[in-house]
Amino acid sequence: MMNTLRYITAGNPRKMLKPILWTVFANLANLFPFGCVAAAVSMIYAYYSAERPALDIQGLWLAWGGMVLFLAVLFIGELMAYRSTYRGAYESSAEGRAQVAEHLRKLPLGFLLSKDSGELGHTMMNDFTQMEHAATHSLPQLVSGAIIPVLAFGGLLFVDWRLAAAMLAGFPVTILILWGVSRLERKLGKSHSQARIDQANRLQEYLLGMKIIKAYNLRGENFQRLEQAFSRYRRESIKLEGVLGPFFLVAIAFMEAGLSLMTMAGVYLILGGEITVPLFATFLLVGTRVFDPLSAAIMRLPAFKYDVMAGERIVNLLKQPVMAGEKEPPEDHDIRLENVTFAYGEKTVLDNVSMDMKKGTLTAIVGPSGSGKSTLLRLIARFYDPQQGKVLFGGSDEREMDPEKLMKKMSMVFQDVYLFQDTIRNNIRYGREDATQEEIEAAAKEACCHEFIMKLPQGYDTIVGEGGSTLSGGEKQRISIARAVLKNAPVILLDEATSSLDPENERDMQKAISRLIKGRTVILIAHRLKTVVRADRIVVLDKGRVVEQGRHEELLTNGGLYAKLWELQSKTSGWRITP
Ligand SMILES: Nc1ncnc2c1ncn2[C@@H]1O[C@H](COP(=O)(O)OP(=O)(O)OP(=O)(O)O)[C@@H](O)[C@H]1O
Repeated sequence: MMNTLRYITAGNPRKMLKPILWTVFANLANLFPFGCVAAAVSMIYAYYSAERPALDIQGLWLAWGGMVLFLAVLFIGELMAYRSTYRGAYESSAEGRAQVAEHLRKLPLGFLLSKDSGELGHTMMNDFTQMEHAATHSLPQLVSGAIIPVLAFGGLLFVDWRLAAAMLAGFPVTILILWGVSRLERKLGKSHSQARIDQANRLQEYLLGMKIIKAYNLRGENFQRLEQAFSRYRRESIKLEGVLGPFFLVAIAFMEAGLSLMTMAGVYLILGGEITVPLFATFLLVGTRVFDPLSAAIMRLPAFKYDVMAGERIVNLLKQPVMAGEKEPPEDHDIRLENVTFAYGEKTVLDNVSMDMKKGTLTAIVGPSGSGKSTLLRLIARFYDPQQGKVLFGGSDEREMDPEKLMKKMSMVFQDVYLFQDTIRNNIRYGREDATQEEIEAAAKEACCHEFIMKLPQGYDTIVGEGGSTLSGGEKQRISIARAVLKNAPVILLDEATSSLDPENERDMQKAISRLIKGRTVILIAHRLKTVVRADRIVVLDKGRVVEQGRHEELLTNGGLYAKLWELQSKTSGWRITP
């Protein structure tokens, strides 16, 4: 029960306390006007059955006054319930979304990469929307649907226990059916939920892959997978409704059977002279008022359970452990890898790697494709922690450091530059949020992008497409260099572009990179001879192991893998070290 409440409020049940209390209050207030009607009926009945010589006018006025008063209280209660429910639901989901987004930022990249981005997007949007729905349409009604009958029946028991017992007669069967069906409900709900997430993933894949589909004139497989996901979702939806619906209808039928039983018992007791007609009328009125919200609440149960699963996914995401470490990184920034072993799942990608990167030097990492170069950079940036060994920053284990503070010490320029759908100015500003326009322009000039930016229709205010789709690869990479210049971190992690650029772009890029790395500690994945030749140290990786280390001339003399790669690459026109 507590878990359900925690899940359905994304771990923040207090937000829904007020709406629940107001809804219970409004539903209780809803019973009282009928009490007044019953009292008035009783007075009129007393007069007509000649129990009283005159109509109790004063009593009738009182009953009428009471009814107006309770209707006013009911109105206020409903208004407050409505307002607090919507406010509570939307506030808690807005806070929850921000909390999840913040949490995602702190999770190890490894966790994020293991998830489909569609799945996380589904949690951020659909799961929260479902919770809003549950909080506004189900939770307060369900809680009050459970509390009101207990209170009402408790009251009626004191009035006449036989009628109250008849009214409740079907309840045990109803509860038994609901309890019995809940496991089935969870099972069907889970596969329905999964089908819905799959559908979102396939749709995202289809849209992202559209360029390739068009470029290669593909029709089939991607669309087929999407179609299959659509039809699985349809099947699961029909199954969920079709299988569960009848159980709930039967549960409601048993509950409402109590009303007819009570009617029979009432007639019998009236005939026996044991109860009066007004008393019976009171039971009928209150009974129907209590059963209506309860039936509605039962019909909401499947959707509610489904919403609880959405909340559970959110809470589980929030439970994922963030990267530990609180220490401030030291001023010194020598970097050292000590016997580092790292695997993606089962696959070992770096095997007992040790290396030193001294402050102010340039280290080039070379090696065949798949040898683990990018992974090495990711470990230095603490996107992941190694399974064995240590990555030391300024002599301290990076595992003890706050990842965000560590990140302030490093700038990364990778090949797959992501630009946000925002102005060029803001995209550069990600390097340092408080940078002024002058500083942004100065960084852009350093990174050789000022000129091309000024040629764009709105200059720095030009909005780039999502992912930077409106700019060329070289332009995007220079913008990411401008970000790094602005960030002014002492360590630069750089993955040289492998894609060939036109000569002008190439020249600008080289100029931008040379300016960026000047006087800093640089670790770069080298694909070009120029950078390798002047590196202070070259580390050669092969199948996740360091097979050679040293300066260019030393390695050439050694005649090992580096010499082979060098010879191979020098012969080709490509000027590239990675084969
Ligand atoms: N996120 C990941 N999950 C699982 N395996 C991965 C992941 N990233 C990389 N790998 C695998 O780890 C190995 C090393 O990859 P890495 O990208 O570090 O190599 P690389 O030397 O940078 O290659 P390249 O020069 O082609 O970019 C490869 O076999 C790759 O398939």
